[in-house]
Amino acid sequence: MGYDYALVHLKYTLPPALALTLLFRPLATKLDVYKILFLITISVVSTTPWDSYLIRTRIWTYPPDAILGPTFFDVPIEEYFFFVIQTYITSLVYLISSKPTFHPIYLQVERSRPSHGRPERGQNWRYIKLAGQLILALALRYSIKLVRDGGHGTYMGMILLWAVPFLLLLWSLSYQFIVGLPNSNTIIPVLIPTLYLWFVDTLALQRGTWAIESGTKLGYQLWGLDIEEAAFFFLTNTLVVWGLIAFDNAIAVINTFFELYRHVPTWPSPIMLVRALLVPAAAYDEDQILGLIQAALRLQSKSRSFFLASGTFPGRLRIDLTILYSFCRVADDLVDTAKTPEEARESIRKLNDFVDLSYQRMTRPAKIAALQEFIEASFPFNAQLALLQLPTHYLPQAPLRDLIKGLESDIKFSETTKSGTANFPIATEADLDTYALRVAGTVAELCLVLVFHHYPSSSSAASAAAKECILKAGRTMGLALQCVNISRDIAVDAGLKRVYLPSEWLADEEDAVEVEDKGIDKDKSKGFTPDAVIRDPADARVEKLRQRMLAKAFQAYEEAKGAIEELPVEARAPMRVAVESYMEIGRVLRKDGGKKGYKVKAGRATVPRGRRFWVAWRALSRG
Ligand SMILES: CC(C)=CCC/C(C)=C/CC/C(C)=C/CC/C(C)=C/[C@@H]1[C@@H](COP(=O)(O)OP(=O)(O)O)[C@]1(C)CC/C=C(\C)CC/C=C(\C)CCC=C(C)C
Repeated sequence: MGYDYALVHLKYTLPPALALTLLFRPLATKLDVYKILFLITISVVSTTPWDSYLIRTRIWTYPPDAILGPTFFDVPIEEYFFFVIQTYITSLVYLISSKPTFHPIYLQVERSRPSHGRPERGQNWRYIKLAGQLILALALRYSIKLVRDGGHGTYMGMILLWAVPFLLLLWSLSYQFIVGLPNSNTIIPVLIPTLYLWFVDTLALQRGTWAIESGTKLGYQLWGLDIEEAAFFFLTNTLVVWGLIAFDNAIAVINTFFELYRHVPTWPSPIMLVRALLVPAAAYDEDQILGLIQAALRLQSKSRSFFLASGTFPGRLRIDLTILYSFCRVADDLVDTAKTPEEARESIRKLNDFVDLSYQRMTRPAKIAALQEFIEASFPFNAQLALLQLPTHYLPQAPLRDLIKGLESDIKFSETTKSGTANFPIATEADLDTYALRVAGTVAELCLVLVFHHYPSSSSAASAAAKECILKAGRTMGLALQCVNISRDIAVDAGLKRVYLPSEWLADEEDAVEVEDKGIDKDKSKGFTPDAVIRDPADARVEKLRQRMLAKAFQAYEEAKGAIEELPVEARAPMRVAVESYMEIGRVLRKDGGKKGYKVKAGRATVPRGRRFWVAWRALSRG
């Protein structure tokens, strides 16, 4: 009996496992835990007979004075622990690095011929799949030869003979994801643990904790490590990562195609996962994927805060929030980028017609057909899928109508009053509240309805009254975010001839300057109006009003934030991330008095990347 092997774990495998656990804990979902357990079970079950054979045939040995003693099927318990801990470490590296990935957009329809009007994606998949299969089949043939020939190639042959069939299976099922996912999801999670385990293995071999018989190895070395050992760790880590990729591929199919999978269980059975992988890529709903790609790109390019937060929402809720963002963005842009007020009004009319049609009583297939026809005839091509995908069958009508009313009020800025002067519709604080509740309170309500839809019974919010309280707090939080948005964009909005600071607040500043500077600065004491803000958004009084707007934002935030803790547990921490990431913009503007400490991009204050991650991390860890 000895402690050498146990000490390898204590010194080299447990510390990184522990560090990764601490890092991953706040990000982990129930599905992630399921994935890890699934992978560990497969790795223990598949490795045991193979390892046992290697030990019994003395290709691989352990000196009795290096291990604790107990064995199962001749495999020491420390070795079982290695199967578990290696799979665990590699899984965590993969899960952490793939957290931001939005998997549905990596599904690709495979067509045998080009389809009219569609981007030519995925034409070469058949050849890519076959090329991979061919390479792996050749590797398999070579491994059989090595084992048959015996002698020096035996251990390498045994490694390949064991690993390649699994790789072939995983490749055949998930080649789209293995090739298409970013390197951070594929190459990095294989390389990091492989390099580390090569280092650990070199130490263990040098110390004699385990040994490879010289007659059954090729004798080649890679940085002082037997080539078989290098191959073993590379292949086993590839197996773990490809296994997880296949899992994510299956989940992406299940989550993306609502028509095929009405209900998504928390823990899909292995049979369900395999069936999902067997859905032919030619049968994928192309518009569904294209709409999600557009929505994800919109989110990524237009909102750093919500993009970061979106990665923390699970499964279909993430998909629906991304779709909702895309709809809101498109609707806002249709109005904002219109060349004339008439064009903007026309967009508002069409958006209202879209809502009318979406809530008309008719069968779902008839409604989808009618909506498709109407949307194609009324909206620009790149806006169409954002409207078509909005899940109006489980979203309420009222907040959508109010949101459109809120967007409509922006048009008033480009109109003139009866006396021919510019129009500033936000005259009082009550006007500001109405506006903010319409453009942002409604968005909050829609987000929360999606949360309740996807997690109907897993919260203390099950009763209608409790839900109503949460919705009310949500609307208040929307108002808080909108006030931050206004404080951030004063100069940008002034450039568009818009002033969201209530005119009555401006008048308050005019009075204050009159009292302070009486007789000193005549020019300043004259009417501080929205026009003056447009002329000089850098006026010191604007900064004072920015702080007043931020004070209002934080008051609403304090009032509403407690309700987040009443949400279903799956949405609680992600919702904190969404809210905190946006409120952080308000914090930098507040703390620094609008001067330094934040980056300005396109005239807007943004929170530096590191700080955003830190905020998200804290928000996730709080629960
Ligand atoms: C995580 C995730 C994907 C969330 C999606 C959130 C979502 C659907 C946002 C829609 C944003 C949007 C384009 C709305 C159109 C109207 C508008 C412009 C509203 C302002 C957003 C500003 O976003 P951004 O800075 O990107 O836009 P501009 O560049 O200024 O054009 C708003 C500030 C509103 C955002 C409000 C919310 C997302 C509501 C937040 C509150 C909750 C989610 C509820 C919290 C829960 C409780 C219980 C308190």
